[in-house]
Amino acid sequence: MGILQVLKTQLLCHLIICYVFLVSGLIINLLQLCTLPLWPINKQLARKINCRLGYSISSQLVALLEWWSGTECTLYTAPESYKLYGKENAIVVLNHNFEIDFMTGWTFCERFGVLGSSKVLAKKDLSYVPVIGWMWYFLEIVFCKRKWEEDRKTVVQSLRNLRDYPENFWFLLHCEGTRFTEKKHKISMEVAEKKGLPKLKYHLLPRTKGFCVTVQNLRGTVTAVYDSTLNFRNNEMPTLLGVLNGKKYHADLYVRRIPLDTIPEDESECAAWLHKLYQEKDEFQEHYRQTGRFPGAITSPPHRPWALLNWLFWVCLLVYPLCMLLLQLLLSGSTFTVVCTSVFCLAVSVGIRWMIGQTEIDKGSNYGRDANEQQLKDHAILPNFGASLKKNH
Ligand SMILES: CC/C=C\C/C=C\C/C=C\C/C=C\C/C=C\C/C=C\CCC(=O)SCCNC(=O)CCNC(=O)[C@H](O)C(C)(C)COP(=O)(O)OP(=O)(O)OC[C@H]1O[C@@H](n2cnc3c(N)ncnc32)[C@H](O)[C@@H]1OP(=O)(O)O
Ligand SMILES: CCCCCCCCCCCCCCCC(=O)OC[C@@H](O)COP(=O)(O)O
Repeated sequence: MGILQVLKTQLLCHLIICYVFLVSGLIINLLQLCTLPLWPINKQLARKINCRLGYSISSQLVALLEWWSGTECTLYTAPESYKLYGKENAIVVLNHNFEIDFMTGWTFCERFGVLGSSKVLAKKDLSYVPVIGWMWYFLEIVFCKRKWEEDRKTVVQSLRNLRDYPENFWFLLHCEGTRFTEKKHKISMEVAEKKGLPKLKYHLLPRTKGFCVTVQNLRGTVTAVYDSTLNFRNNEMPTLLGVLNGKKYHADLYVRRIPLDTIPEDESECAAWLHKLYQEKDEFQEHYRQTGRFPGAITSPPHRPWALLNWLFWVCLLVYPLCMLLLQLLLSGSTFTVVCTSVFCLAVSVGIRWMIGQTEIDKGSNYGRDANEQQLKDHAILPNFGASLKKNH
Protein backbone atom coordinates (compact mmCIF):
# COMPACT_ATOMS: atom_id res chain seq x y z
CA MET A 1 0.00 0.00 0.00
CA GLY A 2 1.50 3.36 -1.06
CA ILE A 3 1.90 6.24 1.36
CA LEU A 4 -0.91 8.19 -0.31
CA GLN A 5 -3.24 5.23 0.07
CA VAL A 6 -2.40 4.97 3.77
CA LEU A 7 -3.00 8.72 4.15
CA LYS A 8 -6.46 8.32 2.64
CA THR A 9 -7.47 5.94 5.43
CA GLN A 10 -6.45 8.33 8.22
CA LEU A 11 -9.17 9.76 10.46
CA LEU A 12 -7.50 13.18 10.44
CA CYS A 13 -7.88 13.40 6.64
CA HIS A 14 -11.53 12.39 6.93
CA LEU A 15 -12.14 15.03 9.58
CA ILE A 16 -10.55 17.71 7.39
CA ILE A 17 -12.60 16.65 4.32
CA CYS A 18 -15.81 16.67 6.34
CA TYR A 19 -14.94 20.01 7.97
CA VAL A 20 -14.33 21.60 4.54
CA PHE A 21 -17.58 20.13 3.19
CA LEU A 22 -19.65 21.26 6.16
CA VAL A 23 -18.23 24.76 6.55
CA SER A 24 -18.12 25.55 2.81
CA GLY A 25 -21.61 24.05 2.49
CA LEU A 26 -23.02 26.27 5.23
CA ILE A 27 -21.34 29.34 3.73
CA ILE A 28 -22.91 28.50 0.36
CA ASN A 29 -26.31 27.86 1.97
CA LEU A 30 -26.00 31.35 3.47
CA LEU A 31 -25.10 32.83 0.07
CA GLN A 32 -28.11 31.04 -1.40
CA LEU A 33 -30.27 32.62 1.25
CA CYS A 34 -28.87 36.02 0.22
CA THR A 35 -30.24 35.46 -3.31
CA LEU A 36 -33.83 35.45 -1.96
CA PRO A 37 -34.47 39.18 -2.64
CA LEU A 38 -33.31 38.67 -6.23
CA TRP A 39 -36.00 36.07 -7.05
CA PRO A 40 -38.93 38.50 -7.50
CA ILE A 41 -36.72 40.96 -9.43
CA ASN A 42 -34.84 38.65 -11.81
CA LYS A 43 -35.84 35.02 -11.32
CA GLN A 44 -33.69 33.65 -14.16
CA LEU A 45 -30.57 35.33 -12.82
CA ALA A 46 -31.30 34.03 -9.31
CA ARG A 47 -31.65 30.51 -10.74
CA LYS A 48 -28.36 30.77 -12.64
CA ILE A 49 -26.51 32.01 -9.55
CA ASN A 50 -27.98 29.17 -7.49
CA CYS A 51 -26.87 26.62 -10.10
CA ARG A 52 -23.28 27.85 -9.68
CA LEU A 53 -23.54 27.88 -5.89
CA GLY A 54 -25.09 24.40 -5.88
CA TYR A 55 -22.30 23.19 -8.13
CA SER A 56 -19.77 24.33 -5.55
CA ILE A 57 -21.35 21.93 -3.01
CA SER A 58 -22.22 18.87 -5.09
CA SER A 59 -18.94 18.93 -7.03
CA GLN A 60 -17.09 18.31 -3.74
CA LEU A 61 -18.68 14.87 -3.58
CA VAL A 62 -17.82 14.35 -7.25
CA ALA A 63 -14.20 15.33 -6.53
CA LEU A 64 -14.20 12.90 -3.62
CA LEU A 65 -15.36 10.08 -5.89
CA GLU A 66 -13.27 10.92 -8.97
CA TRP A 67 -10.06 12.34 -7.54
CA TRP A 68 -9.84 11.08 -3.96
CA SER A 69 -11.05 7.49 -4.42
CA GLY A 70 -10.09 7.36 -8.13
CA THR A 71 -13.37 5.63 -8.98
CA GLU A 72 -13.74 5.09 -12.72
CA CYS A 73 -16.97 5.65 -14.62
CA THR A 74 -17.61 3.88 -17.90
CA LEU A 75 -20.55 4.75 -20.10
CA TYR A 76 -22.21 2.28 -22.48
CA THR A 77 -24.29 4.16 -24.99
CA ALA A 78 -24.92 4.73 -28.69
CA PRO A 79 -22.53 7.32 -30.23
CA GLU A 80 -25.44 9.22 -31.84
CA SER A 81 -27.05 9.64 -28.40
CA TYR A 82 -23.76 10.62 -26.74
CA LYS A 83 -23.59 13.76 -28.87
CA LEU A 84 -26.84 15.04 -27.32
CA TYR A 85 -25.96 14.50 -23.64
CA GLY A 86 -25.72 17.80 -21.83
CA LYS A 87 -27.27 19.67 -24.74
CA GLU A 88 -30.94 18.96 -24.00
CA ASN A 89 -33.30 18.56 -21.06
CA ALA A 90 -33.92 14.93 -20.14
CA ILE A 91 -35.68 12.67 -17.64
CA VAL A 92 -33.24 10.08 -16.26
CA VAL A 93 -34.73 6.77 -15.08
CA LEU A 94 -32.18 4.99 -12.89
CA ASN A 95 -32.14 1.78 -10.82
CA HIS A 96 -31.72 2.36 -7.07
CA ASN A 97 -29.39 -0.31 -5.66
CA PHE A 98 -26.33 1.48 -4.36
CA GLU A 99 -25.48 3.77 -1.48
CA ILE A 100 -23.42 6.02 -3.74
CA ASP A 101 -25.61 5.98 -6.83
CA PHE A 102 -26.36 9.68 -6.21
CA MET A 103 -22.61 10.48 -6.32
CA THR A 104 -22.14 8.41 -9.47
CA GLY A 105 -25.11 10.14 -11.08
CA TRP A 106 -23.63 13.51 -10.13
CA THR A 107 -20.30 12.47 -11.63
CA PHE A 108 -21.95 11.82 -14.99
CA CYS A 109 -23.77 15.16 -14.67
CA GLU A 110 -20.41 16.84 -14.08
CA ARG A 111 -18.84 15.19 -17.12
CA PHE A 112 -21.66 16.53 -19.32
CA GLY A 113 -21.80 19.99 -17.69
CA VAL A 114 -25.24 19.74 -16.06
CA LEU A 115 -24.25 19.18 -12.42
CA GLY A 116 -25.35 22.54 -11.04
CA SER A 117 -28.77 22.29 -12.64
CA SER A 118 -29.43 18.55 -12.03
CA LYS A 119 -32.83 17.76 -10.52
CA VAL A 120 -34.44 14.80 -8.79
CA LEU A 121 -37.77 13.64 -7.40
CA ALA A 122 -36.51 13.20 -3.85
CA LYS A 123 -38.11 12.01 -0.64
CA LYS A 124 -39.08 14.91 1.62
CA ASP A 125 -36.85 13.69 4.50
CA LEU A 126 -33.77 14.62 2.46
CA SER A 127 -34.80 18.28 2.43
CA TYR A 128 -33.90 18.49 6.15
CA VAL A 129 -30.32 17.27 5.65
CA PRO A 130 -28.05 20.29 6.25
CA VAL A 131 -26.05 21.57 3.27
CA ILE A 132 -27.42 19.24 0.57
CA GLY A 133 -31.09 19.31 1.56
CA TRP A 134 -30.97 23.08 2.13
CA MET A 135 -29.15 23.62 -1.17
CA TRP A 136 -31.94 21.71 -2.92
CA TYR A 137 -34.61 24.27 -1.90
CA PHE A 138 -32.83 26.86 -4.03
CA LEU A 139 -32.34 24.45 -6.92
CA GLU A 140 -36.11 23.80 -7.09
CA ILE A 141 -35.76 20.10 -6.42
CA VAL A 142 -39.11 18.29 -6.41
CA PHE A 143 -39.86 16.68 -3.05
CA CYS A 144 -42.42 13.98 -2.30
CA LYS A 145 -43.70 12.35 0.87
CA ARG A 146 -44.32 9.15 -1.12
CA LYS A 147 -48.02 9.50 -0.29
CA TRP A 148 -49.67 10.25 -3.60
CA GLU A 149 -52.77 11.89 -2.14
CA GLU A 150 -50.55 14.46 -0.42
CA ASP A 151 -47.95 14.69 -3.18
CA ARG A 152 -50.12 15.09 -6.27
CA LYS A 153 -50.58 18.87 -6.01
CA THR A 154 -47.07 19.84 -4.88
CA VAL A 155 -45.28 17.53 -7.32
CA VAL A 156 -47.30 18.80 -10.29
CA GLN A 157 -46.71 22.44 -9.27
CA SER A 158 -42.96 21.92 -8.75
CA LEU A 159 -42.67 20.20 -12.13
CA ARG A 160 -44.52 23.02 -13.86
CA ASN A 161 -42.09 25.53 -12.31
CA LEU A 162 -39.28 23.84 -14.23
CA ARG A 163 -40.83 24.60 -17.61
CA ASP A 164 -38.91 27.86 -18.04
CA TYR A 165 -35.68 26.76 -16.34
CA PRO A 166 -32.83 28.74 -17.89
CA GLU A 167 -30.22 25.92 -17.94
CA ASN A 168 -30.25 22.44 -19.47
CA PHE A 169 -31.18 19.94 -16.75
CA TRP A 170 -31.48 16.22 -16.14
CA PHE A 171 -34.42 15.23 -13.95
CA LEU A 172 -33.63 12.01 -12.07
CA LEU A 173 -36.35 9.52 -11.19
CA HIS A 174 -35.74 6.39 -9.15
CA CYS A 175 -39.09 4.84 -10.06
CA GLU A 176 -38.58 1.99 -7.57
CA GLY A 177 -39.08 4.71 -4.92
CA THR A 178 -36.67 3.16 -2.43
CA ARG A 179 -33.38 1.28 -2.44
CA PHE A 180 -33.28 -2.40 -3.23
CA THR A 181 -33.22 -4.85 -0.33
CA GLU A 182 -34.09 -8.55 -0.43
CA LYS A 183 -37.05 -7.98 1.87
CA LYS A 184 -38.48 -5.12 -0.21
CA HIS A 185 -37.89 -7.11 -3.36
CA LYS A 186 -39.82 -10.10 -2.03
CA ILE A 187 -42.82 -7.98 -1.07
CA SER A 188 -42.74 -5.99 -4.28
CA MET A 189 -42.73 -9.18 -6.34
CA GLU A 190 -45.77 -10.40 -4.44
CA VAL A 191 -47.46 -7.15 -5.52
CA ALA A 192 -46.33 -7.78 -9.09
CA GLU A 193 -47.80 -11.26 -9.01
CA LYS A 194 -51.16 -10.04 -7.75
CA LYS A 195 -51.20 -7.37 -10.46
CA GLY A 196 -50.42 -9.96 -13.11
CA LEU A 197 -47.10 -8.31 -13.96
CA PRO A 198 -43.98 -10.31 -14.84
CA LYS A 199 -41.50 -10.71 -11.98
CA LEU A 200 -38.26 -8.73 -11.89
CA LYS A 201 -35.04 -10.25 -10.64
CA TYR A 202 -32.85 -7.18 -10.11
CA HIS A 203 -35.37 -4.38 -9.59
CA LEU A 204 -38.30 -3.55 -7.35
CA LEU A 205 -41.62 -3.04 -9.07
CA PRO A 206 -41.58 0.57 -10.36
CA ARG A 207 -44.07 3.08 -8.98
CA THR A 208 -45.61 4.59 -12.05
CA LYS A 209 -47.35 7.74 -10.80
CA GLY A 210 -44.25 9.92 -10.45
CA PHE A 211 -43.02 8.95 -13.90
CA CYS A 212 -46.35 9.54 -15.64
CA VAL A 213 -46.91 12.89 -14.01
CA THR A 214 -43.34 13.97 -14.85
CA VAL A 215 -43.72 13.01 -18.51
CA GLN A 216 -47.10 14.75 -18.63
CA ASN A 217 -45.88 18.01 -17.10
CA LEU A 218 -42.47 18.22 -18.75
CA ARG A 219 -43.67 17.35 -22.26
CA GLY A 220 -42.43 20.16 -24.49
CA THR A 221 -39.69 21.03 -21.98
CA VAL A 222 -37.82 17.74 -21.99
CA THR A 223 -36.89 15.99 -25.24
CA ALA A 224 -35.92 12.50 -24.09
CA VAL A 225 -35.90 9.87 -21.39
CA TYR A 226 -32.45 8.46 -20.57
CA ASP A 227 -33.06 4.90 -19.48
CA SER A 228 -30.03 4.33 -17.27
CA THR A 229 -28.86 1.12 -15.61
CA LEU A 230 -25.98 1.26 -13.13
CA ASN A 231 -23.73 -1.47 -11.84
CA PHE A 232 -20.39 -1.72 -10.08
CA ARG A 233 -17.72 -4.18 -11.21
CA ASN A 234 -16.86 -7.30 -9.20
CA ASN A 235 -20.25 -7.30 -7.45
CA GLU A 236 -19.04 -4.43 -5.27
CA MET A 237 -21.53 -2.65 -3.02
CA PRO A 238 -19.73 0.69 -2.63
CA THR A 239 -20.27 2.94 0.36
CA LEU A 240 -19.59 6.60 1.12
CA LEU A 241 -17.27 5.53 3.95
CA GLY A 242 -15.39 3.34 1.43
CA VAL A 243 -15.01 6.35 -0.87
CA LEU A 244 -13.85 8.48 2.06
CA ASN A 245 -11.23 5.80 2.82
CA GLY A 246 -9.96 6.16 -0.75
CA LYS A 247 -11.34 2.84 -2.00
CA LYS A 248 -11.46 2.74 -5.79
CA TYR A 249 -14.58 1.37 -7.47
CA HIS A 250 -15.54 0.97 -11.10
CA ALA A 251 -19.02 2.09 -12.16
CA ASP A 252 -20.62 0.90 -15.41
CA LEU A 253 -23.63 2.85 -16.67
CA TYR A 254 -25.76 1.79 -19.61
CA VAL A 255 -27.83 4.60 -21.12
CA ARG A 256 -30.48 4.38 -23.85
CA ARG A 257 -31.87 7.64 -25.18
CA ILE A 258 -35.61 7.37 -25.81
CA PRO A 259 -37.32 10.35 -27.50
CA LEU A 260 -40.10 11.65 -25.26
CA ASP A 261 -42.63 11.77 -28.08
CA THR A 262 -42.53 7.94 -28.32
CA ILE A 263 -43.91 7.63 -24.76
CA PRO A 264 -47.73 7.29 -24.54
CA GLU A 265 -49.70 10.27 -23.23
CA ASP A 266 -52.51 8.22 -21.70
CA GLU A 267 -51.75 7.48 -18.01
CA SER A 268 -52.43 3.75 -18.00
CA GLU A 269 -50.53 3.26 -21.26
CA CYS A 270 -47.67 5.28 -19.84
CA ALA A 271 -47.66 3.08 -16.70
CA ALA A 272 -47.62 -0.07 -18.85
CA TRP A 273 -44.75 1.44 -20.87
CA LEU A 274 -42.75 1.95 -17.65
CA HIS A 275 -43.37 -1.63 -16.49
CA LYS A 276 -42.10 -2.86 -19.85
CA LEU A 277 -39.04 -0.62 -19.53
CA TYR A 278 -38.21 -2.21 -16.17
CA GLN A 279 -38.51 -5.68 -17.68
CA GLU A 280 -35.93 -4.61 -20.26
CA LYS A 281 -33.72 -3.11 -17.55
CA ASP A 282 -33.88 -6.45 -15.77
CA GLU A 283 -32.63 -8.16 -18.94
CA PHE A 284 -29.72 -5.71 -19.17
CA GLN A 285 -28.77 -6.55 -15.59
CA GLU A 286 -28.96 -10.26 -16.41
CA HIS A 287 -26.71 -9.63 -19.42
CA TYR A 288 -24.27 -7.79 -17.15
CA ARG A 289 -24.33 -10.64 -14.64
CA GLN A 290 -23.58 -13.16 -17.39
CA THR A 291 -20.98 -11.24 -19.40
CA GLY A 292 -19.58 -8.58 -17.04
CA ARG A 293 -20.63 -5.79 -19.41
CA PHE A 294 -23.64 -3.99 -20.82
CA PRO A 295 -24.59 -3.98 -24.49
CA GLY A 296 -23.61 -0.93 -26.56
CA ALA A 297 -20.48 0.99 -27.40
CA ILE A 298 -18.12 1.95 -24.56
CA THR A 299 -17.08 5.53 -23.95
CA SER A 300 -15.41 7.22 -21.02
CA PRO A 301 -16.64 10.80 -20.92
CA PRO A 302 -13.56 12.89 -20.10
CA HIS A 303 -12.81 14.23 -16.63
CA ARG A 304 -13.10 17.99 -16.23
CA PRO A 305 -10.83 19.80 -13.77
CA TRP A 306 -13.51 22.09 -12.24
CA ALA A 307 -14.66 19.80 -9.42
CA LEU A 308 -11.08 19.36 -8.23
CA LEU A 309 -10.27 23.07 -8.56
CA ASN A 310 -13.39 24.03 -6.62
CA TRP A 311 -12.46 21.56 -3.88
CA LEU A 312 -8.86 22.82 -3.66
CA PHE A 313 -10.17 26.38 -3.45
CA TRP A 314 -12.27 25.54 -0.39
CA VAL A 315 -9.46 23.51 1.20
CA CYS A 316 -7.03 26.44 0.82
CA LEU A 317 -9.59 28.90 2.13
CA LEU A 318 -10.72 26.91 5.17
CA VAL A 319 -7.85 24.75 6.42
CA TYR A 320 -5.44 27.56 7.26
CA PRO A 321 -7.87 29.40 9.61
CA LEU A 322 -8.70 26.05 11.24
CA CYS A 323 -5.02 25.40 11.99
CA MET A 324 -4.60 28.90 13.39
CA LEU A 325 -7.65 28.51 15.58
CA LEU A 326 -6.48 25.17 16.98
CA LEU A 327 -3.04 26.56 17.63
CA GLN A 328 -4.45 29.57 19.47
CA LEU A 329 -6.62 27.28 21.55
CA LEU A 330 -3.73 25.10 22.59
CA LEU A 331 -1.62 28.14 23.42
CA SER A 332 -4.43 29.77 25.42
CA GLY A 333 -3.99 27.10 28.09
CA SER A 334 -7.64 27.46 29.15
CA THR A 335 -9.05 24.01 30.01
CA PHE A 336 -12.58 25.34 29.68
CA THR A 337 -12.01 26.57 26.09
CA VAL A 338 -10.27 23.33 25.11
CA VAL A 339 -13.11 21.21 26.56
CA CYS A 340 -15.77 23.38 24.89
CA THR A 341 -14.00 23.12 21.54
CA SER A 342 -13.60 19.35 21.88
CA VAL A 343 -17.32 18.95 22.68
CA PHE A 344 -18.18 21.16 19.70
CA CYS A 345 -15.93 19.10 17.37
CA LEU A 346 -17.47 15.90 18.69
CA ALA A 347 -20.98 17.24 18.05
CA VAL A 348 -20.01 18.20 14.48
CA SER A 349 -18.52 14.72 13.90
CA VAL A 350 -21.73 13.11 15.15
CA GLY A 351 -23.70 15.39 12.79
CA ILE A 352 -21.57 14.40 9.81
CA ARG A 353 -21.86 10.72 10.75
CA TRP A 354 -25.65 11.18 10.79
CA MET A 355 -25.49 12.73 7.30
CA ILE A 356 -23.42 9.82 6.02
CA GLY A 357 -26.01 7.53 7.65
CA GLN A 358 -28.62 9.02 5.30
CA THR A 359 -26.83 7.24 2.45
CA GLU A 360 -26.74 3.83 4.17
CA ILE A 361 -29.21 1.22 2.99
CA ASP A 362 -29.28 -0.53 6.40
CA LYS A 363 -30.56 2.70 7.93
CA GLY A 364 -33.04 3.21 5.07
CA SER A 365 -36.78 3.75 5.26
CA ASN A 366 -39.46 1.09 5.59
CA TYR A 367 -41.18 2.35 2.45
CA GLY A 368 -42.36 -0.62 0.41
CA ARG A 369 -41.75 -2.87 3.41
CA ASP A 370 -43.73 -2.27 6.60
CA ALA A 371 -45.75 0.62 5.18
CA ASN A 372 -46.70 -1.65 2.35
CA GLU A 373 -49.40 -3.33 4.37
CA GLN A 374 -51.39 -0.12 4.78
CA GLN A 375 -50.91 0.83 1.14
CA LEU A 376 -52.23 -2.47 -0.03
CA LYS A 377 -55.26 -2.07 2.19
CA ASP A 378 -55.80 1.46 0.86
CA HIS A 379 -55.66 0.30 -2.73
CA ALA A 380 -57.68 -2.80 -1.81
CA ILE A 381 -55.83 -5.01 -4.25
CA LEU A 382 -54.98 -7.80 -1.82
CA PRO A 383 -57.67 -8.55 0.76
CA ASN A 384 -55.62 -11.14 2.68
CA PHE A 385 -52.15 -9.89 2.00
CA GLY A 386 -52.01 -7.73 5.15
CA ALA A 387 -52.62 -10.74 7.37
CA SER A 388 -49.97 -12.80 5.61
CA LEU A 389 -47.48 -9.96 6.03
CA LYS A 390 -48.19 -9.74 9.76
CA LYS A 391 -47.39 -13.44 10.01
CA ASN A 392 -44.07 -12.89 8.19
CA HIS A 393 -42.90 -10.15 10.55
C1 LIG B 1 -25.73 10.15 -19.85
C2 LIG B 1 -25.85 9.96 -18.40
C3 LIG B 1 -27.19 9.60 -17.96
C4 LIG B 1 -27.56 9.47 -16.72
C5 LIG B 1 -26.80 9.82 -15.52
C6 LIG B 1 -27.47 9.34 -14.29
C7 LIG B 1 -27.97 10.10 -13.33
C8 LIG B 1 -27.81 11.54 -13.20
C9 LIG B 1 -29.04 12.34 -13.20
C10 LIG B 1 -29.37 13.28 -12.32
C11 LIG B 1 -28.71 13.43 -10.99
C12 LIG B 1 -29.53 14.25 -10.09
C13 LIG B 1 -29.51 14.17 -8.79
C14 LIG B 1 -28.82 13.12 -8.02
C15 LIG B 1 -28.64 13.46 -6.60
C16 LIG B 1 -29.27 12.98 -5.62
C17 LIG B 1 -30.35 11.96 -5.76
C18 LIG B 1 -30.56 11.27 -4.51
C19 LIG B 1 -31.62 10.62 -4.09
C20 LIG B 1 -33.00 11.00 -4.07
C21 LIG B 1 -33.83 9.88 -4.55
C22 LIG B 1 -34.98 9.58 -3.69
O1 LIG B 1 -35.30 10.24 -2.73
S1 LIG B 1 -35.90 8.21 -4.19
C23 LIG B 1 -37.37 8.36 -3.27
C24 LIG B 1 -38.33 9.40 -3.78
N1 LIG B 1 -38.67 9.24 -5.12
C25 LIG B 1 -39.64 8.42 -5.57
O2 LIG B 1 -40.28 7.74 -4.81
C26 LIG B 1 -39.91 8.37 -7.05
C27 LIG B 1 -40.76 7.18 -7.45
N2 LIG B 1 -42.04 7.17 -6.78
C28 LIG B 1 -43.21 7.53 -7.39
O3 LIG B 1 -43.17 7.90 -8.53
C29 LIG B 1 -44.49 7.45 -6.58
O4 LIG B 1 -45.53 7.13 -7.44
C30 LIG B 1 -44.82 8.74 -5.81
C31 LIG B 1 -43.67 9.10 -4.87
C32 LIG B 1 -45.05 9.89 -6.74
C33 LIG B 1 -46.09 8.53 -4.96
O5 LIG B 1 -45.83 7.57 -3.92
P1 LIG B 1 -46.87 6.49 -3.41
O6 LIG B 1 -46.29 5.54 -2.44
O7 LIG B 1 -48.12 7.20 -2.98
O8 LIG B 1 -46.94 5.73 -4.72
P2 LIG B 1 -47.97 5.09 -5.56
O9 LIG B 1 -49.30 5.77 -5.48
O10 LIG B 1 -47.30 5.02 -6.85
O11 LIG B 1 -48.02 3.68 -4.78
C34 LIG B 1 -49.11 2.91 -4.73
C35 LIG B 1 -49.05 1.94 -5.88
O12 LIG B 1 -47.93 1.08 -5.67
C36 LIG B 1 -48.40 -0.27 -5.51
N3 LIG B 1 -47.58 -0.87 -4.47
C37 LIG B 1 -47.84 -1.08 -3.21
N4 LIG B 1 -46.81 -1.66 -2.60
C38 LIG B 1 -45.87 -1.75 -3.52
C39 LIG B 1 -44.57 -2.25 -3.51
N5 LIG B 1 -44.02 -2.73 -2.39
N6 LIG B 1 -43.87 -2.19 -4.62
C40 LIG B 1 -44.39 -1.69 -5.76
N7 LIG B 1 -45.65 -1.22 -5.84
C41 LIG B 1 -46.38 -1.26 -4.73
C42 LIG B 1 -49.80 -0.13 -5.12
O13 LIG B 1 -50.46 -1.28 -5.50
C43 LIG B 1 -50.23 1.08 -5.94
O14 LIG B 1 -50.44 0.70 -7.27
P3 LIG B 1 -51.35 1.52 -8.31
O15 LIG B 1 -51.54 0.56 -9.42
O16 LIG B 1 -52.57 1.89 -7.59
O17 LIG B 1 -50.53 2.70 -8.72
C1 LIG C 1 -17.05 15.44 1.12
C2 LIG C 1 -17.39 14.65 2.33
C3 LIG C 1 -18.73 14.51 2.58
C4 LIG C 1 -19.21 13.84 3.78
C5 LIG C 1 -20.54 14.31 4.12
C6 LIG C 1 -21.68 13.43 3.73
C7 LIG C 1 -22.72 14.03 2.94
C8 LIG C 1 -23.96 13.30 3.01
C9 LIG C 1 -24.90 13.62 1.92
C10 LIG C 1 -26.28 13.18 2.15
C11 LIG C 1 -27.04 13.23 0.89
C12 LIG C 1 -28.05 12.21 0.85
C13 LIG C 1 -28.42 11.77 -0.52
C14 LIG C 1 -28.85 10.34 -0.41
C15 LIG C 1 -29.66 9.94 -1.55
C16 LIG C 1 -30.32 8.63 -1.35
O1 LIG C 1 -29.88 7.65 -1.86
O2 LIG C 1 -31.46 8.65 -0.65
C17 LIG C 1 -32.18 7.47 -0.50
C18 LIG C 1 -33.56 7.59 -1.08
O3 LIG C 1 -33.47 7.73 -2.45
C19 LIG C 1 -34.40 6.39 -0.77
O4 LIG C 1 -34.37 6.16 0.57
P1 LIG C 1 -34.82 4.75 1.19
O5 LIG C 1 -36.29 4.64 1.06
O6 LIG C 1 -34.39 4.86 2.63
O7 LIG C 1 -34.09 3.66 0.47
